[in-house]
Amino acid sequence: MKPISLTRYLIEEQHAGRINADLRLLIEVVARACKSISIAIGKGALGGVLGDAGTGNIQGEAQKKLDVLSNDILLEANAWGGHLAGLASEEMDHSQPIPDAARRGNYLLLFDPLDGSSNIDVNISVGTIFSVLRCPDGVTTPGDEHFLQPGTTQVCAGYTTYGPSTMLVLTVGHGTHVFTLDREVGTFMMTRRDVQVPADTKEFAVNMSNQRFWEPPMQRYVADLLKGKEGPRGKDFNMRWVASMVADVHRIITRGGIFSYPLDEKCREKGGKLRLMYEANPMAFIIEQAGGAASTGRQRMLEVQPTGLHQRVPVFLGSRNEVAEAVRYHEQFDREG
Ligand SMILES: O=P(O)(O)OC[C@H]1O[C@](O)(COP(=O)(O)O)[C@@H](O)[C@@H]1O
Ligand SMILES: [Mg+2]
Ligand SMILES: [Mg+2]
Repeated sequence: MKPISLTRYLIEEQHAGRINADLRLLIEVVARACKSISIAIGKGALGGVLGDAGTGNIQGEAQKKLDVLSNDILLEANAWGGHLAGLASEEMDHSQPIPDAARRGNYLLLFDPLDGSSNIDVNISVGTIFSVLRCPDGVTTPGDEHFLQPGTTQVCAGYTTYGPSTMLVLTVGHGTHVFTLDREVGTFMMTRRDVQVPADTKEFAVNMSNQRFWEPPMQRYVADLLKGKEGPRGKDFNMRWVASMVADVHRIITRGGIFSYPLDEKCREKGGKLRLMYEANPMAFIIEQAGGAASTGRQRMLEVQPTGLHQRVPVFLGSRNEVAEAVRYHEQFDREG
């Protein structure tokens, strides 16, 4: 059967009453911007897009040229779309209301314009992550505080992975679906409907170089995974770490696994490494909609009440029984030490 396009899928969702025309058009605008980012990335060294921008963002991270370019592409595309009241990005200190009040819509968009920046210059997959919230009723000029809604209120979340092929993974709260960019035609085509993440797994993803900085429950959990068949888990585990969250999560969407970026001594003061609003929450929504689970280790990710636009959290997500195992180690530690 011929796959359907993203546009056709969104129209069907609108006809089924699951999204309105504004959200449909907003998603189309974001997808178009991601196509432009994909083209820029594809030019690589020939397009002069690799390397450092020579600037830093609010999080004290050095920006790559592609961090800045991807942010600009998403801003430019969305500022005039007419469906948003405001946007916020990893690369901007504060959120921005849409400049022209007459063109403001009812949604708020948050994004990590380029995820996995450290991988750009070595030609490894990177991505874009985004989350859509409703602008609270009666708010015409949203500020940072209006974005601070728990992940359960997201109306849409998605990510694009710029790898051997460019893929868009999307949820509007009715399953998680995968689209692949047909580069010649310039259209995202649905290549998997209603993805289901297997409940069990034998594969984990974590940056093992941080092992000695982890909290005791994480140390114990991973130590038991590494004991394999002879240990308490009774099976051998494999490990993968791309260091682009999108690529690691996409592997989990494809074949299951657990992804974790736990608390460690280096990031404890900040609350974690990954950002709640435009990394953890959209991924948690996508994974839950695919039958998986997402947690901070101590709380369902989507129920965390945000306190800051760039807030960081520990992350455990993927195959639901494995996430439950990781949470169990944290519960046991909090109870018994
Ligand atoms: O280099 P580390 O510590 O393994 O961290 C890798 C993690 O950092 C990130 O690159 C952070 O994202 P950004 O590139 O958007 O800052 C994640 O994609 C990835 O999972
Ligand atoms: Mg990121
Ligand atoms: Mg980024």
